[in-house]
Formats: sequence, structure tokens, C-alpha cells
Amino acid sequence: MSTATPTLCERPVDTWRGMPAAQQPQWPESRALSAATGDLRRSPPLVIASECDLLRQRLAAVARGEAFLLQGGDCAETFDTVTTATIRTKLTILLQMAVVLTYAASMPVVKVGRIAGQYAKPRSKPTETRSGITLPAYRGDGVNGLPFTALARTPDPRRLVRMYQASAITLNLLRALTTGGYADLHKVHAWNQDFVAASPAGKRYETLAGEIDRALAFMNACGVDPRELHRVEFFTSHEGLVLDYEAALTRVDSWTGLPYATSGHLLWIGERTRDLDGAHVEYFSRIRNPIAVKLGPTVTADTALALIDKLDPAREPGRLTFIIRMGADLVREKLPDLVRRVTDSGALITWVCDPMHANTFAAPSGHKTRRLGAVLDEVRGFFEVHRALGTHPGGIHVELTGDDVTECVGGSTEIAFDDLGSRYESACDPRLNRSQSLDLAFLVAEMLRER
Ligand SMILES: O=C[C@H](O)[C@H](O)COP(=O)(O)O
Ligand SMILES: C=C(OP(=O)(O)O)C(=O)O
Ligand SMILES: [Mn+2]
Repeated sequence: MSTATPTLCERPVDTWRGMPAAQQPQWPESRALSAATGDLRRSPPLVIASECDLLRQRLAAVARGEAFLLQGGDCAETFDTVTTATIRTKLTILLQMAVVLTYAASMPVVKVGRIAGQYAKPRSKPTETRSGITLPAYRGDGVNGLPFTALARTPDPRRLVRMYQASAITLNLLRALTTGGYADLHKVHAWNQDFVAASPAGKRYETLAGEIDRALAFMNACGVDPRELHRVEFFTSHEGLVLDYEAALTRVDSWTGLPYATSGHLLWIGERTRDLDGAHVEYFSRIRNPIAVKLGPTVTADTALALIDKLDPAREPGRLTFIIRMGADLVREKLPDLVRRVTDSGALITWVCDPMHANTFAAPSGHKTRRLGAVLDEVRGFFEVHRALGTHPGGIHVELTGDDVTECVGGSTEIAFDDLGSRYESACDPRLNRSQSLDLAFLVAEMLRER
């Protein structure tokens, strides 16, 4: 084996250009786009190939039924919230959920944030109208600004460079926290400190943390090295939506000669951009990262099989994840045929449930919201389908935050419609708050244990 240090050379993967690309920003005519992508092409990668390969191996274990995926974070990260407190709180809730799942199900949990790159949004309408004024829709801080002014809503390619910088800053802190001691399993109580008294979910977590303490003391007495639990593996992911950005950060790994998206470990294709003949599927077919595709209730098994042919022709476990977002009312009806046909084809896919995106509705106040009850019910339906077919319900993909926001209704702290206005902070979709996220983790843990 060569002892040379691997480097990531630059060589764009450009076959997608000229193909129909849905949901792309309408950049104003200027040289700003080529200046921004030029900057990005000259910039160091955010992640390297071997990390992506490791995540692919971890997802292969999920596909084989040996592990569970927890993927979560904001619907849309914002530049203003690249702060120590926000990043640490998002990591903390994911660590707490992972502990609940790992302990209750005795199964390794692969931890992936919707973080350090989740700055671009597909929208159902290209414009937004308020009081008779129509402006371009907000498409994420990587594209335009949230304030409802013509200036903010005009797409600005310089934001792509800020997106890279914000991702780098976030990733830097995540790497420090996950390897430097903050994520040490001996800190299970510390992660919960400011939370216990405030919520039933926090109290339930505290009881479990006590059990973990006793298990750790036992392991210590048996001579297990406590340093083994000092760091956690944590990966990043985002929707690979803006192809100018992703292409500019694509690098060829000099060890393997293969191209990798280096903006995050795992990228996914959204429900609105998974056209088989479209630019996104083409671009994703060329990169070597583990990738995912969102599948909503209109997908057919034929389309799913065609996506597998295009995106995972070698049928490599861990390469392709299907993130199912059918809705609580449709998952039991629509998912079985899909899983059956894919399984019969011989493909070993990682199946993940996104119980958020098909359960969104407008509250009487106009806020976009989701009922925790529907979220839990979709997850339950997802597990039921897999149990009936003998396949593995591989994971959950959730929009959440560690802050005590009021964006989704329900949960053990009972957020009602009237509460939504008090702390609605999402720039796009409603997220589960800390207590609702733990409620979900306890439910999933119970279902995993029942298997
Ligand atoms: O995750 C994001 C949303 O689901 C997507 O942007 C669509 O939202 P919209 O219907 O408000 O445009
Ligand atoms: C837009 C999203 O999801 P979907 O593509 O499933 O609608 C999202 O994950 O924020
Ligand atoms: Mn969303």
C-alpha cells in the first residue's frame, strides 16, 4: 500500500450541466456567480473522502439491520445562528436521543446532523405575496435573505461563500465537541442539567442516565478503559440542492481517483428534485459519498427501482438510503409495495423514516406546524410495515432543535395552537423542540426494543 498522503485534487463533475435542474436560484446576471464558485473551487474541502467512506460502512451496517440511523437538525440553518450556544444545543439533543436509543435498543446508533451545510431550501411556490406585494420566496441563507424586502430576497451568489464559511465554523466546533470530551458518555447527566426540572421527558431521561451511570461503574469495575467512551463519531449532511455550490466543492480523491462532494459527509436529493432525468440525479450518480433520496407518497416502486439503477448500480450496501416521507395517513398503505419490490430486486437499501415533511399544515394563526401525534404515528406506521415484511426500519430523519421553541403542537409539555407565536424561530419548517425530540426518542426506543 502506498504511504503517500492522500490529497483531494480538483476536477469538476460536470455531466449534469445542461440537464433540467429544478429549484435552482435565479441568480442575477453578473460575474458574482463565477467569482463565488471560483473561490469555492480554490477552497479546502470541508470533509475528506475517508470520512465519507466510513459513513458508508456505518450505513451498510444499518442496511443489514445491525445499527440504527439518527439524522436530525434544522430545516434551514441560518447565518445568524452560527453561535456556540446554538450549535452545542443541537449536538446535545442529538447525543441525548442517541443515548436513549442505544441504551434501550442495545443497538449502535449512527449519528448524522442536518447541520454544517443545510442552507438551501426547495419551495412549493417560487414567490411569496404579503399585503399585495410579491417577492421571490426565501430559499435558504445560502441563496437569499429571510426579511421580506426586495433586496434581501434577491438571490446573491456571494452567499454561497458565506454558506461554506458558516459550514466550516460549525463543523470546526462539532469536531471539537465530539472528540474533545464534551460528548464523553460520562457526561450523560451534564447534557441534561438545565432541563430536568422543566419537562417530563427530561425527568425520564434523567432516570435512564442514572441507569447508564451504574452500567458505566460496572464496566469500569470490569476493567473497561473509560477513554473508549471519550469521543463519538458524528457526521454531517444536507440537501444537495444548489448544484453550482456542490459542483464547486467536488474534489477527486487522489487515492481512489473518484469524485466526492466535500461539502458534507452525506448529501440527499429532495422530494422535489428527484427527477430521474434531471440534473440532481445525474450529479449524485457521479459522486462517491453515501447519498439519500427523499420519497413521498407519489413515488412508484418502478421509480424507486430506476433510482437504484442510476444511483447504486453496484448494489453496494450503505451507498443509497431512501428517506420515506409519506405522511401518517399514507405510510401504512403506500410503503409496503415499495419495500417489497425493492427487497425482491435484491437491493439492500437503508430505509429511513422522515415523519415531518408530509405532516405539515397551517395552524389557525397561519404558522406552519406539525402535530407531534402525527409524527409519532408515522414512525409507528413505518415500523409496523417493516415488521410485517421482515425488513429493518433503519432510522429516523427529523427536523429538531435543542432549544425550547414552540413550532410543533403536542408533546409531554403540551404546546397548543395559541402557544405557537411565543417562540416560533424557524426560518422554514417547524421543528421538534428538545422535549418533543426526547418524547420521539423514547417512543422509537420502545419500538426498537419490541423487535
Ligand atoms: O423543508 C422545506 C419545506 O418543506 C419546503 O421548503 C416546502 O415548504 P413550502 O411549502 O413552505 O415552500
Ligand atoms: C424540503 C425537505 O424535505 P422534502 O424534500 O422531503 O420535502 C427538507 O428536508 O427540508
Ligand atoms: Mn423542511
